[in-house]
Amino acid sequence: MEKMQQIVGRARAAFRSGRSRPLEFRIQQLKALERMVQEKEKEILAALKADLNKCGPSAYSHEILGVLGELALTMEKLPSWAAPQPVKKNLLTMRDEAYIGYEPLGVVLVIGAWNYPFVLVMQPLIGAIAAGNAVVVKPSEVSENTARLVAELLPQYLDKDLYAVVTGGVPETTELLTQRFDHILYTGNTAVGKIVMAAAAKHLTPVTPAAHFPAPGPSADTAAAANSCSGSTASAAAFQYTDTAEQQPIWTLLTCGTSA
Ligand SMILES: NC(=O)C1=CN([C@@H]2O[C@H](COP(=O)(O)OP(=O)(O)OC[C@H]3O[C@@H](n4cnc5c(N)ncnc54)[C@H](O)[C@@H]3O)[C@@H](O)[C@H]2O)C=CC1
Ligand SMILES: CCCCCCCCCC(=O)O
Repeated sequence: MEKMQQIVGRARAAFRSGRSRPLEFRIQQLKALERMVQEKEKEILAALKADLNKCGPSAYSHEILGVLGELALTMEKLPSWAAPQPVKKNLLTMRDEAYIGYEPLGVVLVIGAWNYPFVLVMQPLIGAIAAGNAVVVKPSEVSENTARLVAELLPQYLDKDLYAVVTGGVPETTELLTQRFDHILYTGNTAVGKIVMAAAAKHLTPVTPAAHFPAPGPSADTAAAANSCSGSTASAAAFQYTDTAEQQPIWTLLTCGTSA
């Protein structure tokens, strides 16, 4: 308990220091992440091969290009995503400056799954960093080589206090879930999804599940909203995943952190 409390406490203290907020800092961390993927590509592919015998174009396109593409798009679009959006004034606000400003949530937990073990922790991490949050990453213990590599690499490239990695299995995840997070991004099966959501509910923490939940597919509204946010993750964030195995949309989510 102590250990997880310390890890999350350190991330929260780093978040409260305010250093994850400036746009320049976020882009600098994303650039470092890009450098990590480029410099450590061989190691990442070797870990995927060792864990899942994943190799060739499948490993490269999903796990390397998928992450580099997300990074490039996020770094390009972030200044416009994060900029305050002017809103129409009314009688009550006519003497004010009226706008929507995007604020980071705080400390975000990312729980990944074994089947796309690198991209499934990296894409949510990119979005959470872009939005100015501190992050605790929990890769899947089933793909243990990738998990170990993520734990080894992230502190070499990113701010160590703001972005932590926890490895281990059910006991560690269970312990981690006793802590309060400001948002949880979970990928995995439905049964564990319910455990994650129940633990999160104790702290009133919102959860974004990516699983084969009986979740609604993208409606015209959410798809339009996602497109308006350029279809990627950021403080105005949108994910749109398609199940590559089943070729059908799983879910579309739009989270716009807003404050007036
Ligand atoms: N919709 C999407 O975008 C995606 C959905 N998936 C779904 O996820 C499935 C793989 O998920 P899993 O087999 O669950 O992956 P998994 O066995 O890697 O578990 C996922 C995470 O849950 C944690 N966990 C496991 N048992 C737990 C417990 N009792 N309490 C707390 N945490 C626990 C693990 O530590 C791990 O980090 C795929 O078959 C697919 O159905 C996977 C990838 C993407
Ligand atoms: C280029 C991005 C690739 C993301 C791959 C995620 C695939 C999820 C498959 C699943 O639902 O189990």
